[in-house]
Amino acid sequence: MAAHPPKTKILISENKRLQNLKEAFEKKYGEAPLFYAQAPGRVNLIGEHIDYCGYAVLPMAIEQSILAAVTVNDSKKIHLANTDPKYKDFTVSSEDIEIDKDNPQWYYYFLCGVKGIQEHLGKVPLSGMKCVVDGTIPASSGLSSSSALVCCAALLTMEANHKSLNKVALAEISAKCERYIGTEGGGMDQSISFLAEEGTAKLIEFHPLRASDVRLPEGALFVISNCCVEMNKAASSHFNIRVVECRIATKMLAKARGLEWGRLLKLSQVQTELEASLEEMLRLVAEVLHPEPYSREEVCKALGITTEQLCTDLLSPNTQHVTQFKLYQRARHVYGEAARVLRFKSVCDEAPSAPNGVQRLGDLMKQSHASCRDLYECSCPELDQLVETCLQSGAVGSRLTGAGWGGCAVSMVPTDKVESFLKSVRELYYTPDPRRAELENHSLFVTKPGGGAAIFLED
Ligand SMILES: Nc1ncnc2c1ncn2[C@@H]1O[C@H](COP(=O)(O)OP(=O)(O)OP(=O)(O)O)[C@@H](O)[C@H]1O
Ligand SMILES: CC(=O)N[C@@H]1[C@@H](O)[C@@H](O)[C@@H](CO)O[C@@H]1O
Repeated sequence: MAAHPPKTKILISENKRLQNLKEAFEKKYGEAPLFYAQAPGRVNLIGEHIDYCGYAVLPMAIEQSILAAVTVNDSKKIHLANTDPKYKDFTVSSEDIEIDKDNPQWYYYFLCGVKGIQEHLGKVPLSGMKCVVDGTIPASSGLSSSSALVCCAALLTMEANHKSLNKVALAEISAKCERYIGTEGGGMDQSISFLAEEGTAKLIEFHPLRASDVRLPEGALFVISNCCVEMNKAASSHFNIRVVECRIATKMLAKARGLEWGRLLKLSQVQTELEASLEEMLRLVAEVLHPEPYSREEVCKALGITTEQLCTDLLSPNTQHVTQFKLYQRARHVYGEAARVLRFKSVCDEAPSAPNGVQRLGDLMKQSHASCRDLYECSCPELDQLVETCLQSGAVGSRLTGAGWGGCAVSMVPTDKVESFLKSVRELYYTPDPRRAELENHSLFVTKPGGGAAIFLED
């Protein structure tokens, strides 16, 4: 049976961040926290924009996290505050939780987690809670701050209501409920936030959800660098447009091969039904789809559906305006990237010091970035410039991580070159631009695989 998130007794006075949060909580509410919940962000090493197509991804948790202090009462009110003054206080009745997709404020992410647990428990009345949230994950930067907030809220709601669930169940509930904010993401971020273990990256597979250890090669470290362009997934339609393009490509490929296309939603399902390899799927994309963008009319004609059916069955509420769909490019990215994840995992499975291991992994990361940039078009000029700078500065591989359109790159750097790499990226990317220079402290750092979500009690 899958394990439950750990519940650990901790000496608050020996942990600066917990101590500060405890003080903030006492100042805000005039009482001491009952318990704390923490959920980490993640960096995805390879496998971008393929989780919602059903394919495995390869992330690791990072040290940065969302941490919340909590007390419980019988008021049925949920009071939320944040240590960062840009996130305003919010109070809501636990009997009346509504999430406004058109206005993705920070507290709606929190409430996604609460609502997910409430629905899982069968709409039972929830305890009242007072919470202060403290985050160290740069927001809208590809390191999964939103999912860490959702996972933290789900975990603390369970604890506040004296219930417990295993990590897999919590990850699945959190992945489902984050979609209340409007983004139709896969389950990578919530899965790694719960299933991470210190010292190892994870291969996350879906249907059913499972995680296996991936031993990273000796002799190299992973460095995160932020291009300092923010992109909020829920406040724009970029992300859902890609989800929709993949859904339409699924239908087109399935119909062309005589499958029951009406019930298929994910590109991986077409592969399963055809019992084909990923290489064969890439050939199928080239045979069936054309590189020119598809118009709505062409999609409707090929599938034999009306525009109304396209709008209600295939498009999401925030993609109703889209008129062109790049099906060939998106499907090629997905099948190609899915194959790269498997190759990355098998190189890691060889002896840690296998010949050229680091170089082969670096090449896969470079190919992944090129595919995200050229086929999936989820990069941006600053992120491309940063990836180039990282490669010039000694990285063996570098790629965007997370949703993209801004945010972070992850680079693989030989351990003995890390110092010179950091110096060079600082000089070439951050120092020349005053705004970037100001953000550099939290924007360029070495990272190691961290642990998953946990509850802390004061010892
Ligand atoms: N410390 C925090 N406190 C409160 N809310 C936060 C905090 N950090 C992030 N958020 C919420 O999460 C939102 C960012 O979510 P978004 O999906 O845009 O980015 P992300 O999850 O960091 O990126 P990605 O999914 O690409 O990894 C912020 O706008 C804010 O509402
Ligand atoms: C919460 C959410 O939507 N997360 C998605 C994640 O599921 C994945 O698709 C990633 C790109 O690889 O983009 C985001 O982080």
